[in-house]
Amino acid sequence: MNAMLETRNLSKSFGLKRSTFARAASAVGLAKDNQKKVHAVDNVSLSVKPGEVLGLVGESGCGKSTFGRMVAGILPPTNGSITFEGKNATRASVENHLNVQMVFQNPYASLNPRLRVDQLISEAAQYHGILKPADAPQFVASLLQQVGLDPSYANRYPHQFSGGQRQRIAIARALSLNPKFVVCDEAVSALDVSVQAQILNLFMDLRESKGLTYLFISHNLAVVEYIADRVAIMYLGRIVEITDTKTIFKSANHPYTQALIADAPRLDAKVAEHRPIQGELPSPLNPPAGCPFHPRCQNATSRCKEERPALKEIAPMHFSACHLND
Ligand SMILES: Nc1ncnc2c1ncn2[C@@H]1O[C@H](COP(=O)(O)OP(=O)(O)OP(=O)(O)O)[C@@H](O)[C@H]1O
Repeated sequence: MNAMLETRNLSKSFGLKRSTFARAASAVGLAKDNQKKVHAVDNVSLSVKPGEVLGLVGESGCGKSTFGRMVAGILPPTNGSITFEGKNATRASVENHLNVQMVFQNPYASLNPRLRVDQLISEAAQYHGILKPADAPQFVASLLQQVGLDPSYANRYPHQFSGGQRQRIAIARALSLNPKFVVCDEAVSALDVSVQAQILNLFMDLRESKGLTYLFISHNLAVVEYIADRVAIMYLGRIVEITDTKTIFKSANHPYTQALIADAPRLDAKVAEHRPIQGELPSPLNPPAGCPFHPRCQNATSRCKEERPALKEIAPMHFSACHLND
């Protein structure tokens, strides 16, 4: 099946201000004029099929949000391309904005506290001319119902709602532009566990009823195991493993994926099975040579220290970037 969304060698680097760079450079032992860029996302090529949920997982700072923002057209890429339904979507355009919407982690920060719920949900659609002011009350009531909220809440302000309810309002706002693709960036991470399950179920219901496709960014493996069809594992801006969710959790190939899974707390596991991941994420200002995971990998060889492994197909539709497979 043709991809709905495809990225080719998508990259984003951030230049640092001189003073910021000087502090960061001395912290990681770099000469001041050696390297002045953070390669937050580095040559990521992947595709998402219509109706699919692709999970994007990795430790904090590995580049997940930067990738999601580029896909949603909020952040321009430094290099590479984005294709949406076969059309070039690398540069932000109104069409791409309508097709791809984003739901953020913190519904306390993402909703303007001075606007009422009806204004929050209807302003973008009115701005884009897809909603007439006279139709707004009915439009808002319908969206509130679709996200499991009482239409009578339309006149209230964000502070009058719980975290889960606010995230439902943020989802209604994203749906107001009738997107085909939704980027969820840690969309349940700030919520209580019981509320997380309700919001995840709402995402799944909306996938069915509206035929939505998702990029689901999360550092929480349990969440991704529940919701995703396929999982991409990101490390220092690169995809190191990608395959279907069952295979990732049953037979992960990359040592980083294996370490993430061993590190993840599981309700059903014995305490002894929990093995915290060794070491810290290296600074993206000064990434290690060779395989970026080699300083934390117990099986690293001399080749891993020198040569960067490519993402290779190690079994049908199972890709991993690890020299140990050769
Ligand atoms: N605007 C920016 N300017 C400079 N550096 C940035 C900027 N945005 C992100 N970065 C850097 O890019 C790298 C990737 O950040 P990003 O937020 O994409 O990671 P993440 O995996 O989403 O982490 P988190 O879950 O903590 O947000 C980090 O080193 C971060 O400090």
